[in-house]
Amino acid sequence: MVSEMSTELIKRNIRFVSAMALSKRITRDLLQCNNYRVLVKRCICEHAAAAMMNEHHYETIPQTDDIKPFSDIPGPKGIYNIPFLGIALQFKPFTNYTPSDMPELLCNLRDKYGDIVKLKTGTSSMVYVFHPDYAKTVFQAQYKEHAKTQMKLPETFFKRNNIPKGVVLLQGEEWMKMRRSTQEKILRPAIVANYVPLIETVADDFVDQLRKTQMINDLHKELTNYTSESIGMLCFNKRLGYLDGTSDFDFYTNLQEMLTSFHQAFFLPIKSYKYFNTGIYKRFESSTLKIYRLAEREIKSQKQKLMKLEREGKLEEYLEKEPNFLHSLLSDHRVTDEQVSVIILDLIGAGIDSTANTIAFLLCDLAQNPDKQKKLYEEIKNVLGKSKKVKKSHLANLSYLKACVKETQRKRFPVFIGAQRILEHDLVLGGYRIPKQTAVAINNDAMSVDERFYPRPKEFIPERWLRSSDEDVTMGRNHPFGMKPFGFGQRSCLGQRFAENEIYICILKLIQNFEVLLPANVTDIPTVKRTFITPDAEIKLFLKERPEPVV
Ligand code: HEM
Repeated sequence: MVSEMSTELIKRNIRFVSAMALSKRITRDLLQCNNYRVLVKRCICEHAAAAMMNEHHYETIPQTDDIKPFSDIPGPKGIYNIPFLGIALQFKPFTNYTPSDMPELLCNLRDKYGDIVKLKTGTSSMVYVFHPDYAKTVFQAQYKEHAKTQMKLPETFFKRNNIPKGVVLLQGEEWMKMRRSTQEKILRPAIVANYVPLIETVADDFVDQLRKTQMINDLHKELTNYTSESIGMLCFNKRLGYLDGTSDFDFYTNLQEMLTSFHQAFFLPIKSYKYFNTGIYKRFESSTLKIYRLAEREIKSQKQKLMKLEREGKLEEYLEKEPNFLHSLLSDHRVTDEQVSVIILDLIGAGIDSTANTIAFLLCDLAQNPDKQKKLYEEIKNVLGKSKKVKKSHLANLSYLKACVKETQRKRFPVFIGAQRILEHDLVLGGYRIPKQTAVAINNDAMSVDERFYPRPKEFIPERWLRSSDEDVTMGRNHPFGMKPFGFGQRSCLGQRFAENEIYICILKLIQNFEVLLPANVTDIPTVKRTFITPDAEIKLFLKERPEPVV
């Protein structure tokens, strides 16, 4: 079919579809390409395969009158169902939305169609759910493959650079093997507790540094230094030099570049980077490769150190002193050395910006709500007293601190939209029959600020999470699946427990030592979505030393 089309006709079609659906940049890439015949062929093959995947073969659920068919799920109809073009029509220049505004677009669709919405996103339809009960059904469904949706940019990167995929991208048996060997080293509570002293040394240095300046100039950036150092301690048992400024690698810029290009690529209607070195792809590749090389370098140097200790007969003594994630990975026969590098890359990619954002937003919330900050300070004083060292028992008793973290994550849900699942069995959701292989997005981003589930959603009310509270706002506790910042189930966040400890320790050390204040003119904290929700501008924070600081 393609061979019969004249070159000009193909070009004209590209121009037409591009004008309708694509950005100028992709149009240019397509037109500059000498190999567009290959592109068109590949697109056609992929669309056919995707269309087959999307054909609905119902499996287990019997036909009954009270279960409505998949085709009845509300959502945009007509031209909005044309593959690729349909989703492109939802964005600029046809509307005011850019791909980054997807959460707002989805909230509008919810207001128009209800708590379950079907949207054509390429060749297939994606189901978006906006009710905690539906989220619960999807999270608790049965999965064996644990397949992921829409991660085409990193997939392309790994393939082109001949790097094996890590835990974030793998699925099925391969994923399960890698996940098991990683999670037993960082997700088990007893093991994660061993990392508390390591994180604490980083937090103490951070506080000492801030005591000198009495202010933070760029909250997000400085917290990224703290979280980079903490991940350095987890992955390499080594300080990377981000707090004292001795590092020669610009982690912050590279990480932001990697997350921004990943985010931008996520909703592109046509994934042209799969065929060409587009600008987005180049930015993703360059930043990710730099981080990957850094990980490889650090792993090599740690390996040499471990071997030297072994030769000198001092390895056991060294390993007894502190937990060593890298050593336990390297000595795990289920994981190859190449896989170790990619696991570390995953932890860096998923674990630095995410935690920095939660800490940054919580500090802003506390500064804007001095009564809550005072309550938190009182709790920290009562639980820790004059103790400088954080113990497991302290962390177990800081319930107001935990409520504050949860409330901040509710107000600004940390991850773009939320978790997604590809169903492996037919499911009834909201009275509709959803066939297996359908991708379902659990829209925690919208649910967590929906006043039907969380009254007074714009306010910072940590009390809503406390068992002892009997205020009307506590009804959110009845909807636990509306607020799952770390996801749920076997594919939930691998770093959840490490992240929580990192956040708790940083906040408790800061609030133990300083009262945090925003400049008087700051009333609003603008945010932007770059894979994770992030402050959209530099935020200054003043630190007023407590009368009895813990030094
Ligand atoms: C506030 C901080 C964090 C948040 C909100 C967060 C959130 C999430 C979410 C929502 C998922 C997907 C879960 C699902 O689909 O059910 C996820 C996956 C993941 N997270 Fe986190 N995360 C955070 C910190 C971290 C840290 C510190 C690390 C590493 C040390 C990490 C490593 C990972 C990895 C490797 C995955 C992929 C797991 C898999 O696919 O099996 N995360 N995270």
